[in-house]
Amino acid sequence: MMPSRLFSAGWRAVMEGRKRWTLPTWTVLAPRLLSIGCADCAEHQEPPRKKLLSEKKLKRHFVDRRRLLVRGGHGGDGVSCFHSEPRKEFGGPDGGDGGSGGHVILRVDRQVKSLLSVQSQYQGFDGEHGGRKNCFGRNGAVLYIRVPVGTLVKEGNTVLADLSCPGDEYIAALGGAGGKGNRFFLANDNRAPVTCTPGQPGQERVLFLELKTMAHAGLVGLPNAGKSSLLRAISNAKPAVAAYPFTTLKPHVGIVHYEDHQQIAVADVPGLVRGAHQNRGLGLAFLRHVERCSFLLFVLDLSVPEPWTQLDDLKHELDKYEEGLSGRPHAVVANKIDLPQARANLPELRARLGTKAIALSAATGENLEELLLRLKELYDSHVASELQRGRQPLRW
Ligand SMILES: Nc1nc2c(ncn2[C@@H]2O[C@H](COP(=O)(O)OP(=O)(O)OP(=O)(O)O)[C@@H](O)[C@H]2O)c(=O)[nH]1
Ligand SMILES: [Mg+2]
Repeated sequence: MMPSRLFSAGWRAVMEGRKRWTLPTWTVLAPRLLSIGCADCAEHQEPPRKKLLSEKKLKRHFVDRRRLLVRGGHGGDGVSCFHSEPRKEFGGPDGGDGGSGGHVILRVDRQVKSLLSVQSQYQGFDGEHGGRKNCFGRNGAVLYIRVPVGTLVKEGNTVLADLSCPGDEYIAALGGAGGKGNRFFLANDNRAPVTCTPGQPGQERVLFLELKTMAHAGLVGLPNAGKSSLLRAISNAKPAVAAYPFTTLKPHVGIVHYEDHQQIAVADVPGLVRGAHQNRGLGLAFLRHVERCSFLLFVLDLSVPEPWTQLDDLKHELDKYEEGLSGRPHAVVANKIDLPQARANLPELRARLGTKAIALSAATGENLEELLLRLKELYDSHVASELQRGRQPLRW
């Protein structure tokens, strides 16, 4: 029996799906009629066609790695000067110390979704120089670089930090120490020191940032299988949907809300092609994101001939990338059941994969509840196993 709380979550998703996909006829027809009128006026205007991107260009669009040069702020210089005022001509040394340079810190921010906003160089704020009358220079402010959840920080091949929780911080470069003013060198045997020291330069490092999407579930499928459409149907995320391969170039995370306030994060990642483990298509870039998902949803396009071969291809690629990756808890989703070819393929798919394959339509919202229920089951068993291992499960 389906618990009522889940049913209502599923129902809401179905209704949302319907709202999007079955618009009232007039709203569809009106713009069409208009566009026919315009087409008559401009006969020779070809509709703009989206060009297919080459593999090389695809990789350029996808920013999940960054090389970063970070320099901490320079420390301010200490000052050498002597106090002097009427009737107190030799008031002693009063040169203040310089302020410390500011650190450069990586901080996880939930609002940031990719490394696109991270620049290639950062220079921390310098500390102020010391002043007369024992005035110390102000310390340089801390410079925060906002990075998404799931960022790995590497130096060479060594992993320095795994920033996996919102608010996590890592000091990328320390600011330089401020110099000392001559007041600092005052001693019994030296009442008038002239020595002062300059501020130290900040630390300079070359770091590599690598983003591994952190979500509970990962949607894995060939290009055009309908992963983004599915994410749109079950969550409020709005990844682009189009009838050409590699519409999705970077991961999107959608949150599925359940009535008991549980939230499951589902990641839509770029389509996988044969040879992905050898870096074909979006290849390794894509697989890195799948690696971190606790459980997987294999999305098959049921409308193409022999859809069951897709599952073998997907599992093969995952296992080539990391042994046992396809063995993670998973569900098989057979999408596009609204199409006649898909309905014809369903009995054979069921015969080969068993009844566990969830046949649904992301476009019409048909049978989404079954997926939502399965998703919740996978999530519950993930939480239970994490707690058993004494680890806190990932929360969104
Ligand atoms: N008839 C039908 N079409 C669907 C369904 N789901 C998706 N589509 C269509 O399939 C095409 C591809 O959908 P996407 O959601 O962009 O597929 P994707 O798997 O995200 O593709 P990539 O991002 O390129 O990997 C679009 O034209 C969708 O309208 C469905 O359930 N039924
Ligand atoms: Mg997509």
